[in-house]
Amino acid sequence: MSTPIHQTENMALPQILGLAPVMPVIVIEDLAHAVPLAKALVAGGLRVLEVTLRTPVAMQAVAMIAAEVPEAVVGVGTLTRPEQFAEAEAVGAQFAVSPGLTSALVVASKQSAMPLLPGIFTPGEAMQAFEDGFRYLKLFPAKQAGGLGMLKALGGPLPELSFCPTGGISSTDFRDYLALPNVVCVGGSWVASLELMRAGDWQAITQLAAEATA
Ligand SMILES: O=C(O)C(=O)C[C@H](O)[C@H](O)COP(=O)(O)O
Repeated sequence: MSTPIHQTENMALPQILGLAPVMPVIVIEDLAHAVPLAKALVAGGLRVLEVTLRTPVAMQAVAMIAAEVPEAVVGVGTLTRPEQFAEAEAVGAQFAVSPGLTSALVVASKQSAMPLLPGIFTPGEAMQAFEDGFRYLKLFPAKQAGGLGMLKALGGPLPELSFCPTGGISSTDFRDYLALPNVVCVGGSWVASLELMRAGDWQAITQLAAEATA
């Protein structure tokens, strides 16, 4: 992996998550989409981008966005293996998101300068993540975990925790999530749909991003 051309100082997770109400969950199938997509989202006001490590070009996409779209704060999603911390850092990722938390990821996260937003699904997992030192968690998949009701219920016994619910959230209900006191931002793929990327309709993506920030 090459050294990133664009290297910023590490931002803390609360600072990153506070930059925008919606974190686009991005699946890059064509590397040529990476930079125009990032520019379109940033133009609409969404600066914090999660590029999922679900496609072969994902790491390269992160590198290109980090190098060519300095306004973007780009992180990796779908981080499931400890060695991915170093790979992601090497290409300029500023944060990582995992669908769940394992003991190997806890160890790797503590050895990395790149902050991790770990996924949880149950109160027990949230308590374990708290014990492991995490205060900001991704409720995943948020809708299947109980959505708004689950977040309200978690807020009672676990007031120290803040969430970025992700999974099954859409343009019609994301504001309901953002209205909860323990929600810092929401993640979702609706602002970076594959259909719009395939069509090269960057303007429509900017419009969706702008609506999400309004
Ligand atoms: O790959 C990962 O680790 C993820 O982050 C999964 C995403 O959270 C969901 O794919 C969100 O997708 P939507 O429900 O379409 O908004």
